[in-house]
Amino acid sequence: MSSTAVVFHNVEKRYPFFHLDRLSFRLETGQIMGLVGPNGAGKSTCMKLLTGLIEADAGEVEVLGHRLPAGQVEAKWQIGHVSEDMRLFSGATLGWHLDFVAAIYPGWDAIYAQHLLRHFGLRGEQRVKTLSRGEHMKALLLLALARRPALLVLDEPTAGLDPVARQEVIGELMEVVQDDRRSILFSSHNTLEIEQICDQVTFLDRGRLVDSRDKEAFIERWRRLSVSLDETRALPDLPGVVETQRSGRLVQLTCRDFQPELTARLQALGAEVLEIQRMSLEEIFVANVMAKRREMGE
Ligand SMILES: Nc1ncnc2c1ncn2[C@@H]1O[C@H](COP(=O)(O)OP(=O)(O)OP(=O)(O)O)[C@@H](O)[C@H]1O
Repeated sequence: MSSTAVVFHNVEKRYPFFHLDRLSFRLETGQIMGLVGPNGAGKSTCMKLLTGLIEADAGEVEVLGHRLPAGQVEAKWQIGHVSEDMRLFSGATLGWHLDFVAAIYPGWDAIYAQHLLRHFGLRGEQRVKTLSRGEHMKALLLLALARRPALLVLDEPTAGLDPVARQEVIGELMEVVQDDRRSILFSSHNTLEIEQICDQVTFLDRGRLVDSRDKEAFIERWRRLSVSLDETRALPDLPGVVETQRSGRLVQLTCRDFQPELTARLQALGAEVLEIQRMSLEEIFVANVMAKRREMGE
């Protein structure tokens, strides 16, 4: 088995108003990766590329050791893909869907399916067209999870779920990766959720990679410093600092690659360092995207 679940290498996809620009990242087996980006960043496009729904214009997409598109049939058997726009047969019951999917996929786990049915508060006898939006999403997740796929590709799986249901789903996903042969690629606009469950995080913006690394590495590298400095004194460009905001004597510095030496450097410039704070993943995401846009002159 490949030790890497997903490899994107210089992947490009063009639409009339969008360009996925030489995107490269890797998802290691046994890990949960959060894909985070503003609307239209290209998250769903990435997911469609690696589930074989669309083909790259250039670059390499490898999933579970299979190069796409040549190996997409083998890869697809081992991928569970869920996205909000997927539809079930509205007139059929959920139980009918369970039987239908069980008949196709040899890895179907009927005991686990029954557990999920109870856990998600769903009923096999209920017709799909009568499910609420959140119940529909839980049904899609159930059908994907009970196949026990090696790779789950979940496009905003918690959108539309209430906070309790969201925690139930997150709990199930964390269970999935207890088996270290399984991996999850997960997109969400909820960075708290990403912070809670993901091992790796990839930030996208306008079809470009902003950053991709271990969640802990993001949290370790980024800091926000509050500094007091005489208003007449200027600050030079400082290593790792991506944003400076001044308001009177108070200066706030956002730092991408914080090194303790920065404190001594600021003191030598006459500044008093008042506070050094860790940043939430949401703050890191916003600062990272804005810094990248500035670097690109946008
Ligand atoms: N089939 C298509 N034809 C033309 N443009 C497309 C097509 N599919 C996607 N796009 C464009 O590609 C861009 C990226 O879309 P994508 O759905 O990947 O974004 P996303 O990051 O998932 O966004 P959101 O968070 O809003 O769901 C968008 O600007 C979208 O309009």
